Amino acid sequence: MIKVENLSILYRVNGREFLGLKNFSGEFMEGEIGVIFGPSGSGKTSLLLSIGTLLRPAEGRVLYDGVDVYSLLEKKVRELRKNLGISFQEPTFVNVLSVWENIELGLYASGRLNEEFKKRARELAETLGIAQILNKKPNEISGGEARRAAIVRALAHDPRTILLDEPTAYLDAGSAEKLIEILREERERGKILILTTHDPVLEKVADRRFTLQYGMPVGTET
Ligand SMILES: Nc1ncnc2c1ncn2[C@@H]1O[C@H](COP(=O)(O)OP(=O)(O)OP(=O)(O)O)[C@@H](O)[C@H]1O
Repeated sequence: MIKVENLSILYRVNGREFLGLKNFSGEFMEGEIGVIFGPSGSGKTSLLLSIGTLLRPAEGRVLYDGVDVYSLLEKKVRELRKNLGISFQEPTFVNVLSVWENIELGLYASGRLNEEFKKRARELAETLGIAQILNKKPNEISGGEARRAAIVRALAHDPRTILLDEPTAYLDAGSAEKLIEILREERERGKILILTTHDPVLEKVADRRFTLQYGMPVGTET
């Protein structure tokens, strides 16, 4: 279980402070899809980064099975990250490698670069309709293909926790449906899934809904 307690995030730019998120609390359980809704700039990405061990909050805690990730030693955090799958709004790839090699790099980082997980990655790529672009370089694919490749990379090592930032943005309706099928399967397999979105299509898969408005939580519904 992931528990977020009174999380506030501040950004400091040229000596000025900007509020990314104010006082968010919520719980995310195994076998559930938690969806964080909210308009642009409301703090969804900030919250997801912080849950993903990548952005230290100004206040509050992120607890994985009761352990505050921001109190852990770097070595322990690296271990924990092997069981996290994250895809960002603007995916980044190593441009000199092919899309497939980028996916393999993700498997390598989690210690799972073997036939079993490569097969899983290939199947995910086929389901999401990007099998034919895997040998291309990241700068030779479309924005929607890049999104789907980033999602394959996030899921390939079969992580326990899956964090996807705006996963359906720029996807056509067919690809979004395929993705939803995958998310449902992962839920069945007991994963903790946390998505951010403003896409109403994800309403139907949400077991828990959180709504942010200008950095503030305005509603939680299970
Ligand atoms: N690196 C940064 N430096 C300063 N302020 C930032 C930074 N990143 C985000 N912010 C601010 O924090 C607030 C929340 O941003 P965040 O990206 O978390 O929102 P979001 O809900 O994910 O938006 P979107 O849907 O447009 O991606 C915004 O006011 C934004 O301007």
